[in-house]
Amino acid sequence: MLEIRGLSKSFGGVKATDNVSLDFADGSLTAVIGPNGAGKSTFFNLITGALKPDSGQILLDGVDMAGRTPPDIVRHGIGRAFQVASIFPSLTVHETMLAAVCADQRRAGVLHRRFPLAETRDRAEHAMELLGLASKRDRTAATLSHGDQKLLDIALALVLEPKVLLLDEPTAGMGTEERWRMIDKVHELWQKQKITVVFIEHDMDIVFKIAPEIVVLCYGRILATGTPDAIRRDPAVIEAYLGTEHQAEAAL
Ligand SMILES: Nc1ncnc2c1ncn2[C@@H]1O[C@H](COP(=O)(O)OP(=O)(O)OP(=O)(O)O)[C@@H](O)[C@H]1O
Repeated sequence: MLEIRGLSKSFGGVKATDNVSLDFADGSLTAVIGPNGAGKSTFFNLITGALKPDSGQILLDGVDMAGRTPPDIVRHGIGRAFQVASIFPSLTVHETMLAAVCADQRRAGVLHRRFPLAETRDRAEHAMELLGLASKRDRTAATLSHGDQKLLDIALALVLEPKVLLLDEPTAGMGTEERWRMIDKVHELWQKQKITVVFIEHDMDIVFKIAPEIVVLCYGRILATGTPDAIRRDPAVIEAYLGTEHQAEAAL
């Protein structure tokens, strides 16, 4: 269980995260939404250790992650998809996956070997299968479509076997068709892996369709939390974010 308690972070006079407390149950799927500048990315950056909170706790199964380094937080089970495909463009999908598992095992104290262990290969294969990348294993990252590069980023996060997976706008920069393909994959991996998934998304069609739980941030604070139905009828959310009730209905 991921429990956020009184989390705050300011930049100068801007309260980007303002006393946020939230629970993410094991195996839940939650969308974080809110207007531009609401503090969505800052919230993720605090949880993953990219930013240190001014105050508050980030409890993963009761252990406080606040202020720890990103590698330490990953080791404890909070994973995040980074844009790795664009960092190693000349590695194939398969090589990229193996490199990630080997690096993880070295961190965990497993001796480096010239050839990957069976367990290493299995983890890489499983993640490629889950994200639909197995048939593209010999393609270099640079030759993949934008959508497949993003799926590779998620596969790399998955290979480290996180309890909680954070996805910051997984559909950013995609056309409608590619966006739905991506979000269907995210939904599928959530159902199959039974991990806790939290994602930031601007597309309300996607949010209302696939997220059983929604958190709305505004000016760094929680404006509302609840099911899609409760959120789209919440007067404060309609006023601050969704527009008129009619527009909110249309977003379903
Ligand atoms: N490193 C930083 N230095 C100064 N101010 C920052 C920094 N990061 C974020 N902010 C400010 O904190 C507030 C929240 O920003 P954040 O990027 O978290 O919002 P967001 O909801 O992710 O926005 P968007 O939807 O546009 O990505 C904004 O006012 C932003 O200008």
